[in-house]
Amino acid sequence: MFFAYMFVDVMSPLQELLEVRLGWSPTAFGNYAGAEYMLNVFGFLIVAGIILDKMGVRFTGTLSASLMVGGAVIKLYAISPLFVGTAFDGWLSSWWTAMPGSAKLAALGFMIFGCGCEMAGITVSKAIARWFDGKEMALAMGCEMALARLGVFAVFSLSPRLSQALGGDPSVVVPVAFCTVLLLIGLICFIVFTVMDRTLDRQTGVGSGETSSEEEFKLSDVGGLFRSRLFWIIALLCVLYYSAIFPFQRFGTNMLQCNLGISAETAADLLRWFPIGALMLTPPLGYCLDKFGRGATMLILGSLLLIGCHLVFALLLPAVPSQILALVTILVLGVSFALVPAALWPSVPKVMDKRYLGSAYSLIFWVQNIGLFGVPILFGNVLAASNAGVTDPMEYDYTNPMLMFAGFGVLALIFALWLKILDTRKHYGLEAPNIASDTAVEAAEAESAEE
Ligand SMILES: C[C@H](N)C(=O)N[C@@H](CCCCN)C(=O)O
Repeated sequence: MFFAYMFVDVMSPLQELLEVRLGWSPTAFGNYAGAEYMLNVFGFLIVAGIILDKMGVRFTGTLSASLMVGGAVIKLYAISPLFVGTAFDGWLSSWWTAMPGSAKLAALGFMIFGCGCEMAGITVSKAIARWFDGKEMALAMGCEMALARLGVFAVFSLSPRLSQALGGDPSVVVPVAFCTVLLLIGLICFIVFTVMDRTLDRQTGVGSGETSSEEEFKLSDVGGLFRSRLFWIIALLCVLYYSAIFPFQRFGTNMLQCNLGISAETAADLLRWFPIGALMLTPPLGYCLDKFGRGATMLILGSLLLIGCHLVFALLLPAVPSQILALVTILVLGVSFALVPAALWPSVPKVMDKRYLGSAYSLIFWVQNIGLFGVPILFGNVLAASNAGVTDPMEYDYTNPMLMFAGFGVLALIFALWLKILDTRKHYGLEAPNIASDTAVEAAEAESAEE
């Protein structure tokens, strides 16, 4: 996941270079960026969940890593001199001219990569839920997400430098090639893991439970999930929360520039503390969840912090353009970005049957991907409508789009409160620790002995 998250953002700091070298306008860049979620939204993620529940972690993990490498190679080819300027490029550029041929082909590669990346996300979640059942599950998921955040931080720092690594003219090819090689290394590592895991199964005679018969998955389970109120509460909380987070990461630099009148570099330097805060806090918060519980409360607190931060960006920062205020708000938003993911993902196995956990994760991701695909487009339109006639990209008024993010936070808060009320009434265990205490285990054992 570390390499995958690096690849996701490898071109984010190179937008200007792509415009100069390959003629990608901001619209072309936006279309390319949104392509990551497109095939997932049109159904791939649902299929991915079924494959995961039917075929198991080893097969799905290898398939997802292969898709990531395949998509990455297409994207690398699209921006390389092997493709740019060829007859194929000429033909691809000749229709829908707002998207140069290289942007179209790169978007196709990114779509395939996105299928692999999200498929890997649900595979990792299901694997951790299985391996750490009743143990430090939230800590394990927290560590995995922290690694992903480190990947974002690393690529934002490395990508601009790698683009200059060969001397001479800066190149977008070098950073993308570097991250493609990392993905290939990741695929090889996963294949080695599957071989070792299979060997261990054979030696111990214990199946990994990948597709054991007592846990057989049925297609009707997917329909059952769609009819589950709990599923929808979690999925809608997830899409609303993440729709105010990942698109913010994309637009945040320009929002800070406009409000503070600073350069893109200074704004990016402020914004990169956002994943760093989440990186440092997600594992300890996961550990606290494992030990002391309070998952639903963490979701409420995280949503409240999200609302507060976006209100500051919308209303206070334009009136008080202070870098310190911006930094403090970014750090608090980082706390929110640690609280909600640390509590949300480990909560899913508590309320969903293990048999269709892969499908549950994939359907939650699917609903979330619809938001991640649509919200940046909505955000861009709200920004444009609120700034009619403004041509200087340093002069945009971000009040309305940031209020929209705060609105998503309010809706997420409502779903978090609903979840807590349901948990209090129906005892799903969302507020309970993941690690059963010794006394609880002894009590359960005594109870079953009496039976
Ligand atoms: C974007 C992706 N679908 C997502 O939701 N990522 C989460 C982590 C999900 C848990 C993965 N094991 C994130 O917070 O980055």
